[in-house]
Amino acid sequence: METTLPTRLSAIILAGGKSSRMGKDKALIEMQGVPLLQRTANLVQGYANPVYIITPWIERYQRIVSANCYLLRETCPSGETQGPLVGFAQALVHVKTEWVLLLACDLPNLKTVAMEEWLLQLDHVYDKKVACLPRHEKGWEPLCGFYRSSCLTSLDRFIEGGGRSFQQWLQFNCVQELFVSDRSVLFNCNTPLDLTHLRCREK
Ligand SMILES: Nc1nc2c(ncn2[C@@H]2O[C@H](COP(=O)(O)OP(=O)(O)OP(=O)(O)O)[C@@H](O)[C@H]2O)c(=O)[nH]1
Ligand SMILES: [Mg+2]
Repeated sequence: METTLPTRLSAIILAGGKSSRMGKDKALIEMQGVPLLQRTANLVQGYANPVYIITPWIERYQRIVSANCYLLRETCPSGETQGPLVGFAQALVHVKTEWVLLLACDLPNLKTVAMEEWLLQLDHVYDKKVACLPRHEKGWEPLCGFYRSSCLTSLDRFIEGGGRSFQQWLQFNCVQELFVSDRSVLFNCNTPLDLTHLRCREK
């Protein structure tokens, strides 16, 4: 099947979270011997180019991600990271393609079939929409979907005004729903219990 050319799409993977619920760095949790961050980066490289990883801990991840990925150092003026919205904005400055796929690093069920289904939808996003994201009962799934790189202006303005919430920022913007036929790919591994469920399914 023909998919969208990788040169049209960049990817940003967020790997600067505290993993406080998990109690250890989620990016390094292994699935079939491969750390989650590495798995996500490998998967997305077939569809997006370049792939950026934004994190304050470049040295921690250098050995696990391929040389084709760009590790971007997140700046933390206050000494603390400021959450995924700020991480996204810092990485988005580097993006030159029209679209960018934003992904959390803790999506162990993401699959190539989902990528292919999603990419086909990008051709049908209305011009005014700044993002194409899965929807759930309470709002959008902001860390697993597509953004137009031109949204940086609106994003910077929101952050300068003190905003840090993806859901709040998205309320001010036109978003199109991304159709996801298999919702299990959106499974987010946040807690030791989530990990136990995952390990059971691996067996
Ligand atoms: N670059 C960057 N990524 C972040 C930041 N905060 C969260 N993330 C990433 O965003 C994604 C979703 O994060 P969450 O699972 O909601 O939160 P977390 O901080 O990793 O974990 P908790 O401390 O348990 O909430 C993960 O890929 C995180 O690594 C941040 O400040 N900077
Ligand atoms: Mg999470």
